[in-house]
Amino acid sequence: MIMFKSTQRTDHKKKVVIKLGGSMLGGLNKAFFKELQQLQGSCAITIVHGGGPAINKALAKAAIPTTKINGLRVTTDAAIGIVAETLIGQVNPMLVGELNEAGFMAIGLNGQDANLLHCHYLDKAIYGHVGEVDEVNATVIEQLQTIGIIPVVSCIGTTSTRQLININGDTAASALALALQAEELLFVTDIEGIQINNEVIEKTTEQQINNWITSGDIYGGMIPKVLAAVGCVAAGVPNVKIVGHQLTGTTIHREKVTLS
Ligand SMILES: Nc1ncnc2c1ncn2[C@@H]1O[C@H](COP(=O)(O)OP(=O)(O)O)[C@@H](O)[C@H]1O
Ligand SMILES: CC(=O)N[C@@H](CCC(=O)OP(=O)(O)O)C(=O)O
Repeated sequence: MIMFKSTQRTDHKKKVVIKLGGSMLGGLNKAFFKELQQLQGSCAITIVHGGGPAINKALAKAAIPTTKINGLRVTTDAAIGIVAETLIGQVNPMLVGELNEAGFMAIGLNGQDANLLHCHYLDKAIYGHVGEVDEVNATVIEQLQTIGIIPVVSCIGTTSTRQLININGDTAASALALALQAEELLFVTDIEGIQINNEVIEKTTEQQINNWITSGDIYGGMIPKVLAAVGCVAAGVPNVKIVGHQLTGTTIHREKVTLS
């Protein structure tokens, strides 16, 4: 049976970018989709996803060793093809399929589509094929949203010589949030926000975050996340949070706040 879905116009809707970390993608459930559905009522949603665990698995299967520096994967000549195949060919269609099954109209994109995420090399000698976003085609995202579609973007970019390039998912999400002038950016991960001494921190600031990175209380994959969050807050995104499946967690503030 063919089903037609009516389109919802998104003009004047609050713009929200949601980054789904690879660490939480295996745990998408009804409660999460319900939260998303509620958000979609009043917001134009853009989803950006990572896929670190799936990439780890694919590289291990191909016997390609992998290392990270400050949470960023050093992406060798041998690794970039597998990274791109995993994100574009496996993780993205799986997520898009789940969203559509849950009743959304989701379309998968990567950074090469319509030059969505144009990048330069971060530092090829150190990181290999890792990109830093320098231009975003926000128009294509906005056009899709006007007809009720949720764009689902995998964090693969393109360079001026049409090379595919690995972008950290958190970095890609913040680039999109800035280009879209989003009102809200949510980093959804497998843990309910920043935790220090086993306690979830409700609100924090750049200065506090830097101290926690120095002390080692924030480490690994949380580092690019907090740096991306802090960068977006500084650039004027009004509401930036690191959250778990229930979309609650830590809010990042620009000014000094009373810590919870
Ligand atoms: N202070 C911290 N609070 C919470 N998580 C932290 C902290 N420091 C490091 N982490 C780690 O960061 C992980 C989230 O980063 P990552 O696995 O890269 O997530 P994602 O796939 O969502 O991007 C958490 O599961 C946790 O192991
Ligand atoms: C450069 C870089 O580190 N790219 C990431 C892209 C995937 C990602 O960010 O996945 P998560 O959201 O699960 O962390 C990587 O290769 O793992």
